[in-house]
Amino acid sequence: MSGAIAPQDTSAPHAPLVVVMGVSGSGKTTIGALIADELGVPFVDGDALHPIENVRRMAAGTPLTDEDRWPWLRRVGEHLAEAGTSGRGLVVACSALKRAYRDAILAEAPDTVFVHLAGSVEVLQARMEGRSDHFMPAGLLRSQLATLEPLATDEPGFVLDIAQPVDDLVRQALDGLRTRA
Ligand SMILES: Nc1ncnc2c1ncn2[C@@H]1O[C@H](COP(=O)(O)OP(=O)(O)OP(=O)(O)O)[C@@H](O)[C@H]1O
Ligand SMILES: O=C(O)[C@H](O)[C@@H](O)[C@H](O)[C@H](O)CO
Repeated sequence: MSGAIAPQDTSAPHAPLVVVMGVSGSGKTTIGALIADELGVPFVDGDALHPIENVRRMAAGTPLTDEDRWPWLRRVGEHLAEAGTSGRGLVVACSALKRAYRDAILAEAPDTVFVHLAGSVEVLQARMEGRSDHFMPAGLLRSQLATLEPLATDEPGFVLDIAQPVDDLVRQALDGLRTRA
């Protein structure tokens, strides 16, 4: 026994900061809530952080602009930053369609990991049409896909195929997050 004392781990407790991203209908809310439950951290649906005017625009079939989204993205970033500082951790469902949006979130909360739920237009259309209790019209899917800049390999996170069952996606997400912890 060398008698040496192992250095004390003075790092902050690991607080996972996760954004489950993707176009409307990709499963952000469904998968995000289950990931949060498995991780034992709070979950926030990004839709709840939109100004009511944004929700009204989307419900009326009007795509959001960058200008519409910046105040909303700032609130997402603030929630993540606070969750990181407190050590509580957080999972947010947030479309984060453009790289500039994800960079703005990272500027507030640099340790954020993005889980991009990606799928074909056919699967997405079917998922949106299969919902009855949501304000987002399936007619906006085309504009969502036109705006989407897929998560790039130099961004923190990974991409999952939404054609898989929910349980498989949750397991893959947890595995992916563990390798980045
Ligand atoms: N892997 C899956 N397999 C089958 N159905 C799924 C899967 N993931 C989500 N769904 C279903 O697809 C629909 C869309 O999911 P959800 O509302 O979570 O997407 P979302 O990305 O949060 O959408 P929005 O951004 O419009 O709120 C829901 O009816 C949900 O139950
Ligand atoms: O950036 C956006 O255009 C919106 O956030 C959509 O992508 C969401 O899916 C919408 O909130 C419906 O849920």
